Amino acid sequence: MAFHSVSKWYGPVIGVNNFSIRIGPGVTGLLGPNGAGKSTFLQLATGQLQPSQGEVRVLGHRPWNNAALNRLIGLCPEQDAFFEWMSGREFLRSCALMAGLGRRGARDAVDRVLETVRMTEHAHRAVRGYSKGMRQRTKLAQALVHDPRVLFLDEPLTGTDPVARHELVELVARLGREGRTIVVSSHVLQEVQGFTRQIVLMNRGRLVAYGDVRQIRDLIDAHPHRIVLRSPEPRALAAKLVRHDDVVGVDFQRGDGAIVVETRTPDAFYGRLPALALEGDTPITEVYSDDDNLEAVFKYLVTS
Ligand SMILES: Nc1ncnc2c1ncn2[C@@H]1O[C@H](COP(=O)(O)OP(=O)(O)OP(=O)(O)O)[C@@H](O)[C@H]1O
Repeated sequence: MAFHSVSKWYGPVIGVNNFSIRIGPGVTGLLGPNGAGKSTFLQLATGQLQPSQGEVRVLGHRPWNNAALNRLIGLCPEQDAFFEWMSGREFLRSCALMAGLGRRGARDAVDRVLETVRMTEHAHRAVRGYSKGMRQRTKLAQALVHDPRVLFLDEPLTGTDPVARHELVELVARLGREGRTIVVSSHVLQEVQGFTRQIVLMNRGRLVAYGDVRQIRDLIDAHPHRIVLRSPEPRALAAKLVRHDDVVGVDFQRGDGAIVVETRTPDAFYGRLPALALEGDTPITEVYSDDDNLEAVFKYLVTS
């Protein structure tokens, strides 16, 4: 798919700002904090919105007002939009018929996709009684039932338990290996990393970075990582921490017994912590990364 200098305004608000990108087969993660423009991007790519400026192409066609293209693309939206009274099977069958499959084709496709998302045994039950994870899998099934070549998944892991999460990640990775073009949106870096190494970072409607997750991490690694530790003996702990070269700063200013440590190699830093915690005179009661979230990544990328 290709976006050529695409902008989309909602009145005075800009959703996507002069956005250009080409995305090929395989899985690509679309990352950005709330309001970055991910949903606008997906709506433009799936023909639900018309660009204010520029051109969107998917499989060579303009998606806006293009019913024929809808048969080649699948969308798993963030919100639920089921016919709640239908069974999972009836719902998927209607989706398959609307996508243009004949009666027999629809039946076979529904059987197949129910197996794919492991919902066969629940397919006779009304959707209204489904758990969050079951809804999520049924939503994915409706995006897949017509065997699309391009697939858009908006925050697909929301509300799923670890087992369902693992299965969904495996399934999407497999679909990507089969040669489909898949875009998965999320605001959680770790979540997207499970799906793919190829990511697009958005912020305020603009493209911030595009490429292999390692390259993007390298950009981030130019900044020391900030790790917060809490201890009843903060100064004694700090004295031990600064012995190592990777630690480039310790800050006591948070009060509340917590110290903020800046390290250039977080892996090495975390590796040393268990032994340190066992030494007895410097107990550690809490550890967390102040940096391990997308907001921080964006802060670095946007301001650097
Ligand atoms: N229908 C609309 N009317 C007015 N403004 C909108 C509309 N839809 C989106 N916006 C604005 O466009 C910008 C981009 O929003 P968008 O929903 O595309 O971001 P997002 O990355 O999907 O965020 P989220 O993760 O919160 O869903 C935001 O400033 C948002 O407030």
